[in-house]
Amino acid sequence: MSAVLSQLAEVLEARKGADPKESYVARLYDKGLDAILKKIGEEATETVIAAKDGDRQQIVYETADLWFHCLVMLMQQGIRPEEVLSELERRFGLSGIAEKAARADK
Ligand SMILES: N=c1c2ncn([C@@H]3O[C@H](COP(=O)(O)OP(=O)(O)OP(=O)(O)O)[C@@H](O)[C@H]3O)c2ncn1[C@@H]1O[C@H](COP(=O)(O)O)[C@@H](O)[C@H]1O
Repeated sequence: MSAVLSQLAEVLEARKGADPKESYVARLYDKGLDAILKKIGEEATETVIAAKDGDRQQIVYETADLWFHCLVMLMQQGIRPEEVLSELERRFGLSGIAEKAARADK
C-alpha cells in the first residue's frame, strides 16, 4: 500500500517537468492549485454519492480518484505521502491499539 503511494509519488514528481499536452498530471500542475482543489471537491462529491448509492465497485473507483487527486495536491505542495502515513501511524500508536495487537500476536 505505502509502496504504491511512494512509487506513484515518484511519477507525480517527474510529471512536474512533463509536457501538459502529453500528461494529465502535468496539465493539472499547469492549471494550478485551484484546478487541483476543484478536482478534489468533485471526486469527494462523487465518492459520497457512490457510498449513498451503496455501489461497492463505484465506491472503490471514486475513492481511488479522490486519493489520487489528494496525492497530486500533496506533491504540488511539496509534501510526500509518507508524511501523511507517518501522521496516521502516530495516531494509531497513540490509540494503543497497535500495542494491544502486537501483544495478542505473541
Ligand atoms: N492514477 C491515476 C489517475 N486516477 C485518475 N486519473 C484521471 O483523473 C481524471 C478523473 O476525472 P473525471 O472522473 O472527472 O474524468 P474526466 O472528465 O476525464 O476529468 P477532467 O478531464 O474533466 O479533469 C481522469 O482523467 C483520469 O484519467 C488518473 N490519471 C493518472 N493516474 C496515474 O498518474 C500517472 C501519471 O499520469 P499522466 O500524467 O497522465 O501520465 C499514471 O501513470 C497513472 O498511474
